Amino acid sequence: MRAQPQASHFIDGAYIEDTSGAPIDCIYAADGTQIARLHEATPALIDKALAAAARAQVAWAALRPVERGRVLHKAAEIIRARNAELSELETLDTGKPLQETLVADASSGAEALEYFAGFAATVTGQTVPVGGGDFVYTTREPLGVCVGIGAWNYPTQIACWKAAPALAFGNAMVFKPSEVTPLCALKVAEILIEAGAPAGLFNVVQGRGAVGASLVTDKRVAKVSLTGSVPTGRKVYAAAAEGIRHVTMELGGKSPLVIFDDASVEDAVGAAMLGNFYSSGQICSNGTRVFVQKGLMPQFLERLKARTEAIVIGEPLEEETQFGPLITSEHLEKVMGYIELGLQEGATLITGGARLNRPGNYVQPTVFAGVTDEMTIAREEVFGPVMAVLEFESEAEVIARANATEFGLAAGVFTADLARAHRVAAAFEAGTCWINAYNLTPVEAPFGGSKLSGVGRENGHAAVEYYTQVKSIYVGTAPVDSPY
Ligand SMILES: NC(=O)C1=CN([C@@H]2O[C@H](COP(=O)(O)OP(=O)(O)OC[C@H]3O[C@@H](n4cnc5c(N)ncnc54)[C@H](O)[C@@H]3O)[C@@H](O)[C@H]2O)C=CC1
Repeated sequence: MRAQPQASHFIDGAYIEDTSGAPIDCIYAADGTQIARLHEATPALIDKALAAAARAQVAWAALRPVERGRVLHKAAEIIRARNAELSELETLDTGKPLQETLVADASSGAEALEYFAGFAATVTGQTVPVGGGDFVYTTREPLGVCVGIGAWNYPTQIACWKAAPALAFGNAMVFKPSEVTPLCALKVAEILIEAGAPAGLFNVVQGRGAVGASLVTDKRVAKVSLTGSVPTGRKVYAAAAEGIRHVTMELGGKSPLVIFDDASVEDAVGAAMLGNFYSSGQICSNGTRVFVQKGLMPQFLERLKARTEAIVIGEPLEEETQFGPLITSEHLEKVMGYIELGLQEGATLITGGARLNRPGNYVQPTVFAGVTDEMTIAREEVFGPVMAVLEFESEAEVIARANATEFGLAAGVFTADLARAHRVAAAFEAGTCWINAYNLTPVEAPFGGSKLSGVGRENGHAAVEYYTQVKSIYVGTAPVDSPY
């Protein structure tokens, strides 16, 4: 099989197999062929991974931060040198076009490793005067063993966005990739070892939800970082709470993209397409509710339709392909169900809406106009290439409507009026906002959601809050004044 790894898991510095675990068949989304067979981790393998992580973490945390940073830097270099091969694997794992994976996946993982490699040595504490010559100093300590659980849309990036800060700040990690994209995280583990990370520091175990659940409740685990849907987030957050574990929850969204009539039409159309069709729409922060001001609507839809119909759909490994299949046939059915609901509930289909007559899980990039706030496609996360265009008249109206959702992952605004842009961005109830841009997530900037979209932030300076804990040390300098 064309993408069969050496073994299913990477534990304590080496690939390891146990075929008694339930099989996980990897299917190439573009043609339905099987490309690998892996197996779920057995309880013994899960235990082995956690034990290895717990052991490795102690020595790793004792290193100088610059030494830890050096390993992460080296891993980033290796990833960059192997970008072509890793991108091809990401395409096989996910079905995303090579055009995307070459620039957005392994390279984004490398950036996270570079960023946190440099960050590691800058983490310091505070000295707090408390009077009488006494003082308190604080240190930032690692949490210990962290568990990372990934979604399927960005398997390399998610593994790196979790591993890089965890490891930089002195933690170890056991990572469970999504069962539908299990291949790429194994490469991250392999590369970290090649870069000089100690055995056991970053382990990958495969499995479905039950494997994830057993990791979350293990006594050795101090923190859980999940990227996934809101229903899974609820379960994982609750399970982590049992053991009062730290969490980061990167969950779903239904983000608004607000376009005022003074915006550049080409930029706004480009952003709306980027925020709905990149990765075939399978991006958590997508701006799937596109609010367009009334005066601009005809021009916006005309350009949107023309540019959407020019998208090159095809075999993801081919150079010119811009748009590939959805991840699984089940997910395709789910997305087709939403398109059907859009039609039934009275939205106007501007373009797309149909499957492609070829093997693989392909659906056309789809645009609905005339969408109202109550329609299902305006309320629920489709996680596919289905754009809902809604009309608005005033700023106050659109802010209220944009925020009328239980999600709060991201939001965007396009306008030439910068005062308005900042006003609207301030009013958005969302963790990540863009002004005259969309879906750019540089590692330097914190990323994450509010409301049901999550807790905690990945990337940027904020990440240190989620992979360390503060210790206060009081230093007494006077005789002890005890009432007894
Ligand atoms: N906010 C963010 O950064 C991102 C959020 N997402 C969200 O992820 C979702 C799509 O990804 P999916 O893989 O379908 O999500 P999912 O929620 O079905 O699965 C996510 C991961 O959780 C695991 N899991 C399932 N049940 C579990 C349990 N009880 N305990 C522990 N682990 C469990 C799965 O095996 C998988 O590895 C969308 O809702 C999307 O918005 C995706 C990418 C980024």
